[in-house]
Amino acid sequence: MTTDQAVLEGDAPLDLRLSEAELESTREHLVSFLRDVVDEAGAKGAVLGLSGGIDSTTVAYLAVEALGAENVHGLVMPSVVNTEDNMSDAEWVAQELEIEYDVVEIQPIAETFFDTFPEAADDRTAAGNVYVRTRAVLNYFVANHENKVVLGTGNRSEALTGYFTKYGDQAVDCNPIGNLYKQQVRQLASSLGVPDGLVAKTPSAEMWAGQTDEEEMGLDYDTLDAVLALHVDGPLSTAATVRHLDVTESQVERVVELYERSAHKRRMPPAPEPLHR
Ligand SMILES: Nc1ncnc2c1ncn2[C@@H]1O[C@H](COP(=O)(O)OP(=O)(O)OC[C@H]2O[C@@H]([n+]3cccc(C(=O)O)c3)[C@H](O)[C@@H]2O)[C@@H](O)[C@H]1O
Ligand SMILES: Nc1ncnc2c1ncn2[C@@H]1O[C@H](COP(=O)(O)OP(=O)(O)OP(=O)(O)O)[C@@H](O)[C@H]1O
Ligand SMILES: [Mg+2]
Repeated sequence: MTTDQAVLEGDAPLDLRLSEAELESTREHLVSFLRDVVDEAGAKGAVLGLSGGIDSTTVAYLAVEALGAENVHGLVMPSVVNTEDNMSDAEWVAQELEIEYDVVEIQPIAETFFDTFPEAADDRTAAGNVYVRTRAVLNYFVANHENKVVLGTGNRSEALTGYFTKYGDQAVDCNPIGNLYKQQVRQLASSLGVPDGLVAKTPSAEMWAGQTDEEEMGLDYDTLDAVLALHVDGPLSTAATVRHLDVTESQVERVVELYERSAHKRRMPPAPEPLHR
C-alpha cells in the first residue's frame, strides 16, 4: 500500500519520520548529489554560511562527507542580532568538522545600507533582509574567488511556505536538504552525529531580536510539516486533513495561504510573452 492510499483508507501513516534504512539511503543520496553538483560546476568545493542552526549544520556535515573537509569553507557572519550562543555553535561546527572558516562581522556592511535609507532601517523585515542578502553577497564573493559552489540550507517546509528571503538565503547554487521537511532534517542531523542540543534548538532566522520561525509562521513545524505532506504535497482535502491530524480548518488554511502567497518565490521572475520574434 502506498502512503497516500494508507492515509486515504484511514490507516494513517502521519509520521513523517524516516526509518533507519531511509535515513541511510537519504544520506548517501544527498552526499552523491553534492559531489555531482560540484563536479558538474567544475568547482573545487563549496562555501556555506554557518549560523549555529540545524539546517546549516546538517548541510555542513553532509558537505564534509561528500567533498572532504579541506574543500568546504564556512562563513560565520554575525550581526548585532545573532546570539553569542548561536555564533559559538557555528564556530564549534566548523572546528568539529575541521573545515576552514572565517568570522565576518556584517553589522558595518549593513549599516552602510541603513544609512542610505534611514527611514527603511526601522522596518524589521526590510532591515532583516539586508542582513540575509549581505550574507549572500559574501558567500558568492568567496565562492567566485575560490571556484566553489554556494550551498543552500533551505528545507522543504521553508520552500513551500516561502519562509526565506528572495535573493537572500535562497541565492545559492543547490539545495541539498531542499526536499526534506524540517522534522526530517532534525532526524538526519541526529543520524549524522549532530549533538542533541543543536538538533533541539528553536529555529530562528535571527533577522531581529526574539524572532522565531514558528511564532512568525503561526504554526509549529510538526503541524506545518504534517499539513504540507498531507494536503499541499499530498492528496487530502482540507476536511480530510482536519480529520486525520489534530489541526483546525484555520490552521490548514493558514498553510495554504503561506504556500499560495509565496508562489512567486519558487519561480523565475515573470516576463511578458514575446509579441514579436
Ligand atoms: N506575486 C508576486 N510576484 C512577484 N513579486 C512579488 C509577489 N509578491 C510579492 N513580491 C515581492 O517579493 C518581495 C518580498 O519577498 P522578500 O524580499 O523575500 O521578503 P519577505 O517575504 O517579506 O520577507 C522574508 C520572510 O522570510 C523569512 N526568512 C527570511 C530569511 C531567512 C529565514 C529563515 O528561516 O532563516 C526566514 C523572514 O522572517 C520573512 O518572513 C517584495 O519585493 C515583493 O514586492
Ligand atoms: N549569522 C549567520 N552567519 C552565517 N550564516 C548565516 C547566519 N544566519 C543565517 N545564516 C545562513 O542562512 C541560512 C538560513 O537560516 P535558517 O535560520 O533558515 O537556517 P539555520 O539557522 O541553519 O537553521 P534554523 O532554521 O533551525 O535556525 C542558514 O542556514 C545559514 O546558511
Ligand atoms: Mg537559524
